[in-house]
Amino acid sequence: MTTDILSISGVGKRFGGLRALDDVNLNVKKGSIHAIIGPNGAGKSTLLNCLVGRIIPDQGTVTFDGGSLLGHKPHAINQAGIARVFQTPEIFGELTVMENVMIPAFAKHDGAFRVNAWQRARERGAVREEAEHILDDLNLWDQRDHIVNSMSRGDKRRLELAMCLVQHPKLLLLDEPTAGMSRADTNNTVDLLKKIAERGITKVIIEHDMHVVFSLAEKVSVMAQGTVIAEGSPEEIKASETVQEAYLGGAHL
Ligand SMILES: Nc1ncnc2c1ncn2[C@@H]1O[C@H](COP(=O)(O)OP(=O)(O)OP(=O)(O)O)[C@@H](O)[C@H]1O
Repeated sequence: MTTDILSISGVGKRFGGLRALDDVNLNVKKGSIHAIIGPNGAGKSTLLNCLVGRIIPDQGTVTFDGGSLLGHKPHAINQAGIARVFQTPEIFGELTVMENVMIPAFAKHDGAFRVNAWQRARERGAVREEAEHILDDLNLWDQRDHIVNSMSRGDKRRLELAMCLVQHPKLLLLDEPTAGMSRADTNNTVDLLKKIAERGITKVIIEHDMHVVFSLAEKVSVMAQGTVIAEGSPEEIKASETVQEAYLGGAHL
C-alpha cells in the first residue's frame, strides 16, 4: 500500500515555445516535509500552480489523496484539503488578525457542510475557539485585534500560515515562506514550521534559503530546466555532484 499523499507523474507544461515543465515525476509521502529546490526559472512555481488548479498541465497526472486533481477549480482543490501559503501574503489588510483567521475557517465549514441556523450558531463558537487556538500557537494572540495593514511583513506571513492551518489542510504548500525575511524572522518561521509539523500535515516547501531547507525537509527534490534532476535526503542532496553542478555550477550547497 502506498503512503504517498501526492503523486505527480509525467507532468508537462509549455508557455508558447518555452517548456516550463518537462516530464515532472515527484511523489510526496504522507506526513512528510518535502522541499523542492532549484535555480530561478526551474519551474517550481509553475508546478505548484498545477497543484492548486491555477495552471492546467498539457500532459501528465496529479493524484492527491487517491483522486485526480486535474480539471478541478482552485476552490474545489482547497476544499479537498490543499492549502497554499504565497510568496506575497493574500490577506485582508483592513480587517483584524482575528477576522482574517475566521474567514477561511468559516469558508471551510460552509463548503464542507450544509447547516441549518441552529447548527451554524453552535459551530460559530467552535470555529472561533479553533481560530483562537491557532493564533496562540503561532504567537499572534496578542495581536488578535490589530488591523493587519499595520503589521510587519514577518507577522503577515505568520498570519497567512494561520489562515491556512485553520482550514485543517491535508497538504500545505509553502511557496518561499521566508522570502524577504530577516535572519531572526526566518529562524522563528523555521521553529514555527517545526512546531506545526506535530500536527501531521504534509508539507511541500519551495525555498531558496538552504538553511531553511536543510533544517526542515526530510526529502528534497531538485528541479532544473523544468524537470526533477535529483531527489534524496538533505545529506544526499548536499553530497550530490549532479546537484552541485547543475544547480549551482559547482559551488557547494
Ligand atoms: N504565465 C507564464 N507565461 C509565460 N512564461 C511563464 C509563465 N509562468 C512562468 N513562466 C516561465 O516558466 C519558467 C519557469 O518559471 P517558474 O516561475 O515556475 O520558475 P521557478 O523555479 O518558480 O523560479 P523562481 O525561483 O524564480 O520563482 C520561467 O522561464 C518563467 O519565465
